Amino acid sequence: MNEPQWQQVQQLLRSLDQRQTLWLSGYLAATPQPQDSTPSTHSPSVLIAHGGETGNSHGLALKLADQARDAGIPVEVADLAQLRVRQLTKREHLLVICSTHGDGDPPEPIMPFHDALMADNAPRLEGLNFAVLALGDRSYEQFCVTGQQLDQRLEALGGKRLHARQDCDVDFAEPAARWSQSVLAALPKSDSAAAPIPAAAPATTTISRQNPLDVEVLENLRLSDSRRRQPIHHLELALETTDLALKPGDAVGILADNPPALVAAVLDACNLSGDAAVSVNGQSLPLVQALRQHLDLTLPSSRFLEFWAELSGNDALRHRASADSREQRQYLKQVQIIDLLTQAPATPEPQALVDALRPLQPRLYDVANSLNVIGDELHLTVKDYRYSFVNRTEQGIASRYLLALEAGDSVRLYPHRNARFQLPEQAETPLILIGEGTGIAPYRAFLQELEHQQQNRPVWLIFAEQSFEQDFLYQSDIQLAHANGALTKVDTVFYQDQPGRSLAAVLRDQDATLREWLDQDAHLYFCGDKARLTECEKALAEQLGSELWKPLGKAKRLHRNLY
Ligand SMILES: Cc1cc2nc3c(=O)[nH]c(=O)nc-3n(C[C@H](O)[C@H](O)[C@H](O)COP(=O)(O)O)c2cc1C
Repeated sequence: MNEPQWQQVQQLLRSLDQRQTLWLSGYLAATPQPQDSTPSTHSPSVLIAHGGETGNSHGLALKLADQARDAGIPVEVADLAQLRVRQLTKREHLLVICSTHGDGDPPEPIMPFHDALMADNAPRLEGLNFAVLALGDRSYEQFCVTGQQLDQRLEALGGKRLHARQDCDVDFAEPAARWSQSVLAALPKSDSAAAPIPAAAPATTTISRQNPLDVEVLENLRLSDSRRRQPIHHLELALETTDLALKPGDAVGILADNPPALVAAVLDACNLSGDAAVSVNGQSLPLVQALRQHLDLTLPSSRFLEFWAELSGNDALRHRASADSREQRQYLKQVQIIDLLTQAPATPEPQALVDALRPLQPRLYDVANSLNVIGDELHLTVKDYRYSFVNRTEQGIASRYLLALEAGDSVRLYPHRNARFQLPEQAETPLILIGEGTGIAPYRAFLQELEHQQQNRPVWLIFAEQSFEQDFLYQSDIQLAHANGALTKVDTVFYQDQPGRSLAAVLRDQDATLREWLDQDAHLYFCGDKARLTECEKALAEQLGSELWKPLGKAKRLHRNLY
């Protein structure tokens, strides 16, 4: 309003009594507002839609939105998990950022959107201009396929490609920034938006993967018996901020350091000094720190193979580097970075080495306590993860790092929301919690939260591990929760003590009870080892039959957290 109008309004308001003011506010609210002179059924703002599981797509979408607003382009950000395909018919501009998971599958949360878009009855999208940024990992056979499928389908439904699709490997920062820049340049600027549009909320100081929090280790306790080859530990970390907003079911991304011995071996094989100055993401730091904290020293990419083959001039490596991509992928599954470096020694420029390596990926760990109960600590359950690699045994980078931590050490982490692994809102809904090994972690957080809220909903825990004596993780917490009523029913399976017993067998033996719980709208949770729990889920689906099983998924009563 201009000044004279505002003065008139003030004058009018002063002349009204309370009843008249109330009437006026109702009148204004109910009066249809004049329409824009050029009515449009399409939303003028650009929709940035993201789909992923580990936060990369989401992070890039938020960054792109900030850049768009700075350029005066109105945008909205949406999660593909919540978007309906029909909503796209009302859009003119759509920017999709989406990753691929599983074995070339869409990220689990976006399955309904993906299915609807691929369905024969998907709506035509003639008025839509779109561009797709696909995230993936070249070490997978089905590289970036979900982004590719979305890109093709949007075009097949009549959409116009605003900009060519960009496929990104795990070092996506640079190609994503280039794609974002050229996509923004291709978008029409809003006439009314000569000035930058302020972001809805300042995103500057939030803790994120790019801006992690340093927390101190309070305790590192071994939960399983000392005879275990792959023991499980309980870590307690000091939390001095309440900004993390972690709910039971959420996780944290851990930025682990590479083992010092591996860093030393890489420096040694390259004949380089750790003091050499290099740059990572525009930040200058010593090479040793870049290798320790920022770069993946385990998995070689095909780019690294090509770089090393060229630099070393090694014929065998050159032959591998020029093989077709399938053969190359097979080969890269059988070697690690250090194997290439020692097999064909060479001395790279420090910065060239840094540029050829992939960024070290964070690892997600479920939080094992409720912050509403213990607000100044974060508890994690960590297994000493080992795997066979060709003819040797390797240790997981993150678990090795976490297990070696001592009280007083610090860890970099950021919060990760697991929107699909939360407690149901209705306080009476029964829960059936099925877990194996470290899969108990989020259930411990659930139980603490339920006790805290004094919710006495029925909760049935079915937990599997190797042996009762050596691996009954959090046994006292579970017994206590059972004794005080937070846990209604507990079943355990110890594979070594009861050969042939399985999680599925527990459910099969108690078929009638299970059906009773499901009749009362129980939600089912699966957490832990992917192979075992998928096996359990399959057996359960067979036991219940598709008539009972299928609606559970549709009603969002199945929650999975598998790894
Ligand atoms: C369990 C798992 C499976 C994956 N499978 C694939 C795959 O089949 N193809 C691919 O290109 N990338 C695959 N990726 C890599 C992800 O797409 C990549 O890490 C991406 O940056 C994740 O983005 P998001 O955090 O938005 O989900 C996989 C990652 C994980 C953790």
